[in-house]
Amino acid sequence: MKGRSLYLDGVTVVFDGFRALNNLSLVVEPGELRAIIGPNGAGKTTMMDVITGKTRPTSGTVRFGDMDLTRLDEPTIANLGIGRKFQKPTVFDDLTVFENIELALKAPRGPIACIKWHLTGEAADRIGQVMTEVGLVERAHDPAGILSHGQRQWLEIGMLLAQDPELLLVDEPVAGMTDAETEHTAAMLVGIAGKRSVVVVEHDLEFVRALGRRVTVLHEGSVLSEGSIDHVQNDPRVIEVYLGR
Ligand SMILES: Nc1ncnc2c1ncn2[C@@H]1O[C@H](COP(=O)(O)OP(=O)(O)OP(=O)(O)O)[C@@H](O)[C@H]1O
Repeated sequence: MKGRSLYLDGVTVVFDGFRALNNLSLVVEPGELRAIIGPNGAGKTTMMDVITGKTRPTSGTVRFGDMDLTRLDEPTIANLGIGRKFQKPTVFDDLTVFENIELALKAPRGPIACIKWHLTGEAADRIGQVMTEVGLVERAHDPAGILSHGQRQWLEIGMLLAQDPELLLVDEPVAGMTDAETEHTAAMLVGIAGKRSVVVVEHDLEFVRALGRRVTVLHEGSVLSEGSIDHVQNDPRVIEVYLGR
């Protein structure tokens, strides 16, 4: 079990005088699965951008273990083991599920290693393991282009897992999924966490409930409430700004 915490303390991001993050503090423990919810414009995407080095905070501390992320660029942060899945999948339609994961496994090793790459038994085992984790073993030899929307999202999560991240950031994974796909995604993320930390931003509260883990509610760039889904759904401040519709 790997063991670095993600630590944000007093993080503020100002865009043209507007505070997208306002003194945000948050700790995600090693192996934790954390859901982040909040209304549009609450700062969820900006928080992810700060963690991955895409956006520099105006002030505040962002650490992964003892690494100060505010001093590192995006590729360096990715190499530390922080992977991010964006909402729109970027899988290669003409390649099979297996080949997409294989590509994710070899690409970070650099262009020379990529040309010299031979599929070893060890790599094939790893690809098999990843396909099992995301529930796509039976689709191994199908081109990604014929997968359902949900399966494409899982494939992209698999491509990130191939790179063995220590912290996985997942942006609105279940948007547009069927109920069955949403349930599968919740179970998958629960399975992925533990070995790694997972931070998932999502609007779908049924999905967040299915995760059954700690929830952080953001509002106007700060933490409004934190705790179990029942705790936050019953928090009068949350009801007022977010749920009381
Ligand atoms: N590059 C930028 N320049 C100026 N303002 C920005 C920039 N990025 C984000 N913002 C503003 O910061 C605020 C927070 O945006 P952010 O995208 O982080 O919210 P969010 O919680 O992810 O919202 P959503 O649920 O709609 O994705 C918004 O009001 C947005 O307009």
